[in-house]
Amino acid sequence: MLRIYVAGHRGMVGGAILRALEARRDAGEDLTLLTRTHAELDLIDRGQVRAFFDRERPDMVILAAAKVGGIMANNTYPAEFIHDNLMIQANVIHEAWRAGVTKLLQLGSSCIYPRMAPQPMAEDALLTGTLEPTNEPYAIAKIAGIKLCESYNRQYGVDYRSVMPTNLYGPGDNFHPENSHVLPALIRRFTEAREDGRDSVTIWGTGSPRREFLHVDDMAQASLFVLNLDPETYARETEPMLSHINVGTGSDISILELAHMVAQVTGFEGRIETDPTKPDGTPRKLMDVSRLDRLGWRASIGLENGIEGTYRWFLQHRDNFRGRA
Ligand SMILES: NC(=O)C1=CN([C@@H]2O[C@H](COP(=O)(O)OP(=O)(O)OC[C@H]3O[C@@H](n4cnc5c(N)ncnc54)[C@H](OP(=O)(O)O)[C@@H]3O)[C@@H](O)[C@H]2O)C=CC1
Ligand SMILES: C[C@H]1O[C@H](OP(=O)(O)OP(=O)(O)OC[C@H]2O[C@@H](n3cnc4c(=O)[nH]c(N)nc43)[C@H](O)[C@@H]2O)[C@@H](O)[C@@H](O)C1=O
Repeated sequence: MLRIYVAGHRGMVGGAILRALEARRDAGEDLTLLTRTHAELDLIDRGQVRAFFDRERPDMVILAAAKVGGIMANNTYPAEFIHDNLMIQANVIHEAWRAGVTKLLQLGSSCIYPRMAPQPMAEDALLTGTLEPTNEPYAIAKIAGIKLCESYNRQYGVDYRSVMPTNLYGPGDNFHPENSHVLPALIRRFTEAREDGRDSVTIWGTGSPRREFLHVDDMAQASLFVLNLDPETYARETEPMLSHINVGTGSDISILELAHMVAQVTGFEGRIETDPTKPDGTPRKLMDVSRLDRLGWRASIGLENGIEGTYRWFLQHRDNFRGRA
């Protein structure tokens, strides 16, 4: 029997990973899934994290808990984005190692790469240039997460892996009007504009930045795929540092194109305006996914289908959102 701790299971990604693991357990895999809410276990508190690992002794850890938000949240709360993420990663990775966990998977983010990295961004673009200022503190914390795993692998011979997702979306997303990422923000704004009979919707920035969007259920499958790779294969692909693997779809669109897509899905027929006083962030973020592709994993949920499903989820759940920062 395998005891797996999913940290952050009430978040969008942790929730999708938990659903995928539950499906495997229900299909006959001998899994015990361990979870704790933020209120039950604050991962910033080393003592609580140590007590949890001492008591529960998981065999494997999936770290999907983090302080997460879109461009505005990152820009407004940089102290929390660097502090919370450094602490969560250091506490979970160190205490997992201390409790004898030999296998761990943590989630980073495409913002680890330099702002002007050559596109598509390959894994070896890490630490080759200056980061995007709107999310530098978060990106530094995420880079530290990769380096924590690399260091524990090198010094202690454990198998701690890192996946770097592109921008994610899907059921369980954060639809907060200011603090969310662009896709949930636009689903909410266009829906409310249609319902209120407004004739225009304003999107932030110039609309020209390009982003790549991956559905969270694809991300959950990719995470389990990477976790299950045999150690020799993972080491071969991530040598010489036993480092990280990009996860994405391999194609991107402009924010203005995305806005038109969301308008169509939500039935908004008015004008779309831009607000260049709001930050654009990185001009383009497209992942080089050839490493994962070579290993045999590809995204399967198309963007339009994914947005339609997320829109349906939004309509069903909009009354009980958390107003998260
Ligand atoms: N969403 C995206 O577009 C992307 C996400 N990622 C990465 O994926 C991972 C998951 O992100 P996502 O699911 O979107 O984020 P969410 O905000 O949806 O989920 C994060 C979860 O972590 C929990 N959490 C935060 N702080 C603590 C803490 N101190 N102790 C315990 N639990 C805590 C949150 O609980 P609570 O809400 O109660 O605070 C929440 O359940 C993160 O590492 C993120 O960086 C990477 C690229 C893109
Ligand atoms: C996943 C990733 O998420 C963050 O980076 P980001 O990619 O810039 O994320 P975003 O989704 O917030 O914005 C994407 C683009 O979209 C534009 N945009 C238009 N209108 C809205 C809007 O209404 N809300 C938001 N949030 N953006 C909007 C916005 O101006 C930008 O040009 C990082 O901080 C970092 O944490 C990280 O890793």
